[in-house]
Amino acid sequence: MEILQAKSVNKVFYRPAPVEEHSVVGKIRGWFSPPKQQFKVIDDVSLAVKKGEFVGLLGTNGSGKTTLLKLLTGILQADSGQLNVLGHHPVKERKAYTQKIGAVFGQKSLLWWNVAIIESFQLYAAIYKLSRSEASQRIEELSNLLGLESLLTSPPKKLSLGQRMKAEVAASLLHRPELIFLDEPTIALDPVSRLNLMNFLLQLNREHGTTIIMTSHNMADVHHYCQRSVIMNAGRVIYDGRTSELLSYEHFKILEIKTLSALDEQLLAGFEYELVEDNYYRIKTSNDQAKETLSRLAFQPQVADVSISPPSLDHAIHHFMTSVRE
Ligand SMILES: Nc1ncnc2c1ncn2[C@@H]1O[C@H](COP(=O)(O)OP(=O)(O)OP(=O)(O)O)[C@@H](O)[C@H]1O
Repeated sequence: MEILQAKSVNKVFYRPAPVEEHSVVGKIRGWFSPPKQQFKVIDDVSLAVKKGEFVGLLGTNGSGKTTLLKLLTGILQADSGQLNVLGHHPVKERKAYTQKIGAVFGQKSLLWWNVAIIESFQLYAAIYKLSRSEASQRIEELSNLLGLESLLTSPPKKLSLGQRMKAEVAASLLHRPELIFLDEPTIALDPVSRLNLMNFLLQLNREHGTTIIMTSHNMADVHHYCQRSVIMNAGRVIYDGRTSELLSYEHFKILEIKTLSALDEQLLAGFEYELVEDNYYRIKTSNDQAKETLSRLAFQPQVADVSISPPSLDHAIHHFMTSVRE
């Protein structure tokens, strides 16, 4: 069942135009009313998301990911196109709509800066009309899962960026939304907190069928958690499909070999390889040649360990974006 439909959505922003005026009067006029030029930040974007999907929204800096999330959450209004999310227009039916979604934007905090986190949580619980017992049960549950117990009495201004991000996530989930939008949720988190948060989101997705749409530059997270990837470039969607499919755009594999002593130079001749450290080789081999490379190198007597893997998602996306631009 599709719960999100966006059809031919467009959004224009304005940016300062280069000043071409050379006369003094013209320059002064330019200071008071600087010339602007418009650019399409979201360009004819169509997207359909089914209940229970875990979608990664990817793309280079400035490609329009955050803006698209703002349109989908109703923070911004599209200039044209149609949007229907959970049966609502995100802007026109904002009140009913926000009861059903959760949203985390790094730059736009849900929490009050000087107020203890627990009080912000209680306020949100009241806005979402949770009963007292529901509220304390959910605050406790989320605090346990995200490791927030010792931070509840601190205001955001006294927390680190990563701690604040976890509190933001908890605040956005208090009302158990069916759909969550997250803008780079793991950007400030240490590796342990990152994995905890991602596993927590996966648990929500798998066990409660919560639909998740997340922007990220962390390709390891996207590879591991998002079955579907949507890649944006200059405001347009240039890829929408299975994340694993993206890997097939790269036609090579990585063979890693650890040895007890150095491999014979002659054996490695003709291969594109890197000596990661003593007795640790990383060899790039085309998909067609992978079997042959493996049989030639892996069965040498000094070989201690061998692994073969696809290229990283970073490589695959780089390859995909380069081929699209060419
Ligand atoms: N309020 C605004 N007014 C004018 N331009 C804006 C505004 N907000 C964003 N932009 C511009 O719109 C473009 C897209 O920005 P957006 O934040 O959506 O990109 P992004 O893909 O999320 O980037 P990043 O990965 O760096 O977070 C950028 O060129 C940005 O400078």
